[in-house]
Amino acid sequence: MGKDKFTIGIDYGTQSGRAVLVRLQDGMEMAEHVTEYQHGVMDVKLPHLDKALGYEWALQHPMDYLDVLRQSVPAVMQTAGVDPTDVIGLGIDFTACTILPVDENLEPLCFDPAFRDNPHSWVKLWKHHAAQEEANKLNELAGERGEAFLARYGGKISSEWMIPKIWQIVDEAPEIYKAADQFIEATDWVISQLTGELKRNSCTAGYKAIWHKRDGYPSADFFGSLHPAMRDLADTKLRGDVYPLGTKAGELQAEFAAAMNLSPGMAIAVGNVDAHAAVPAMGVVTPGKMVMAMGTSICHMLLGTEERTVEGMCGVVEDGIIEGYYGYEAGQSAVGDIFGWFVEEQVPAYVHRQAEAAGKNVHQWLEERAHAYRPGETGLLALDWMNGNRSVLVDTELSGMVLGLTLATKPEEVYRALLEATAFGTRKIVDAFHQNGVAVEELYACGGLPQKNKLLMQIFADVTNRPIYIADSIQTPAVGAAMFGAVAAGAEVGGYDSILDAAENMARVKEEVIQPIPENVEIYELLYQEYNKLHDYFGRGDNDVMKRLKAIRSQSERKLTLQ
Ligand SMILES: Nc1ncnc2c1ncn2[C@@H]1O[C@H](COP(=O)(O)OP(=O)(O)O)[C@@H](O)[C@H]1O
Ligand SMILES: O=C(CO)[C@@H](O)[C@@H](O)COP(=O)(O)O
Repeated sequence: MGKDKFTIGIDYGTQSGRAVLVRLQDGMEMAEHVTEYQHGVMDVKLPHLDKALGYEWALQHPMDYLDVLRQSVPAVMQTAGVDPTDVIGLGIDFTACTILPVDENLEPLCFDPAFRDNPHSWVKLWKHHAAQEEANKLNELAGERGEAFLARYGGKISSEWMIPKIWQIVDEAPEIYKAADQFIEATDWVISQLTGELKRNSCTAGYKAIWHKRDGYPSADFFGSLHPAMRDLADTKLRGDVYPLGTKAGELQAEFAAAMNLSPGMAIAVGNVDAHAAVPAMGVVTPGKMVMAMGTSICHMLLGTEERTVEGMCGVVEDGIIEGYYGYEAGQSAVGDIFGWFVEEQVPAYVHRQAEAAGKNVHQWLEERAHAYRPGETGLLALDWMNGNRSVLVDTELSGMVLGLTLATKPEEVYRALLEATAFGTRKIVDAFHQNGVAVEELYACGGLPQKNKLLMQIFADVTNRPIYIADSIQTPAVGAAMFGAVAAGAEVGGYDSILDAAENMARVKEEVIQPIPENVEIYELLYQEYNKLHDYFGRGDNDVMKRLKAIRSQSERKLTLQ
């Protein structure tokens, strides 16, 4: 048997970057290291300037991304003690849509003293929501013009995505728009720094920049209808070919090889997105298996063989997750955050005391007690829209609800109803795909929640009536990125020729599978029908009370500030 070979994956999150060194033969994680971003999320001011950023702004510093390369990669190399010549590939995944303007030499405009005082020259993070006005106008215009691309994004382009963000720059800082040679995703920028050339990836282009494998970007006519300056956007500032995931972006340049303790010339994969990289890391490379990245929110990913229109999906992109398939994405905008809100804001002091005395955190204490109830026994039913509805209804104006409260209701009962509500929300998404010809037979869960709450996972299996496989790694996206690094290297040097081969050898899920319990499935079917009625009643216009309440609240807020 030959010498072990390795690959590196880096997961760029919102606050930090995490590197893992993975063994190619079996996907074993040999070492991991986290580098917190020195500048974190810049949502108040720029580092060097005491001037407030606007409402809903969220920027980042490109240098923080390079620090992850310089700190975390040598750290994993040192911990694992492997020979640099045995590391054959590197891949990364990133939050998205996280973009920056660069000059002809791929230097961020924010590094240029002429532009650095202008916040629009910096990286706009995925959760920069200050381009909402542009997103609304874009959706309206695209609707009026009957643009075919809208259907591929469930009928709405998000303010988080590339085109609204660029349009905000055109509106508010035309000099930055003019000076930018290109706008690129941060994931593509980091790869360009490693290889010396820019290669855009199909995942961010497809999901975040309205690019289509066959049709390309929207027409010049459409871009021109947004703003005359944007007419030639696709051919100029978004120019260049788009490459499928797993493509070799290039070879590692000497400067970074030295800084990272790796061999120059090593294969580097094109960039990727965090949630999407997790799919092959769980061994999912064929249709029928829905991957859920479960944490504060849930991102649902699914493969199909045809491009279908599914109500409220975030997007469908050919080659967007696994080459050769249509990748579908959907999501719930709050899940763990709902449980976190309940624990922090709604639980009486005696629960905190008893949990502490039992040596448990409040989630664990509530889970244990909630577990004692049978489905339906609480008499409660909740709607999981505490942060709006991201998929199926796509409406941020909706809000949460708990029905069936009595004077005897216990905190653990409400906790259970909230767990169930998030499972009903996922069931709605599963049904939307399954009933529209994109089959969902099994669920795969990664992220923090599956490790933290067993009851939640059982409820998800019972409500969806599907088995759930759980990731065997807490760094699932980074492992996926490492797998794409192995594909970029290729089998000739000890990597893999396709992501299918890499997944077969490197992907890992836990042995224990969570199976639906038939008697629970039966009761949850009844409860889901009730959830569905509430969902449509409050979500599809029968009763817009949630929106009216929000309107009344903002009127009252205004009166209060005027007094
Ligand atoms: N035992 C638990 N059961 C359910 N939810 C939990 C539990 N512990 C923490 N949470 C919630 O999980 C979320 C964090 O999940 P995690 O996957 O670690 O985060 P992220 O989405 O930021 O990667 C928080 O919203 C928190 O409220
Ligand atoms: O939007 C996507 C993926 O499509 C994410 O990158 C973005 O929501 C950030 O997710 P995380 O908070 O890093 O889990």
